[in-house]
Amino acid sequence: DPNDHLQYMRLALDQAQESPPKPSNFRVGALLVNADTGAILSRGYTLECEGNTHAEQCCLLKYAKDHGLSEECVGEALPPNTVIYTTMEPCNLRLSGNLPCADRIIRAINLDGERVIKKVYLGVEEPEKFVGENEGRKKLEKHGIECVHVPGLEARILSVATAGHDK
Ligand SMILES: Nc1nc(=O)c(N)c(NC[C@H](O)[C@H](O)[C@H](O)COP(=O)(O)O)[nH]1
Ligand SMILES: [Zn+2]
Repeated sequence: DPNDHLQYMRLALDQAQESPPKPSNFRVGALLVNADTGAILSRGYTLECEGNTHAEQCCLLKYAKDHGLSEECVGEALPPNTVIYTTMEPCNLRLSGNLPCADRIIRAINLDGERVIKKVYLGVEEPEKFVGENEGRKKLEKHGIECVHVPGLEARILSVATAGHDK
């Protein structure tokens, strides 16, 4: 129910607070959740893992490592009804040129070839500061992954996301 979504989004915001401020990105937090059981499978925040990493990317990378897999193969170990909560909608283009998170979410498939991340819950849409309009949601929905906005934390999420930007 909506309160559960808000509770998970609050936990994702807690993750975002851990991210080191940087002028060239947003501080984002994310959770991977088993929607059938409610269990939190992984948490992550921007720049948590080595390199120029995104929150959603860190969630996938950490879970994959825990299961002896590369991030690309993470779907093999994820439950079939996995969802991701992210304070900001998954990127679809990155100024760094790194693989966008929308693609990382889409490519997560299990050994039966079934896509395992079924829904993306997002706290805010990406502000058009770095890459203009974010096409991530359209791309996700084109692949049958529903994107659901969880209202209520927008101001706090944006304040955390932009803390590394000169005012
Ligand atoms: N959903 C999301 N999760 C993140 O963890 C993060 N940092 C962004 N930020 C989106 C923004 O568009 C990119 O941060 C810039 O485009 C710079 O690209 P890099 O991050 O350097 O690859 N978006
Ligand atoms: Zn991203």
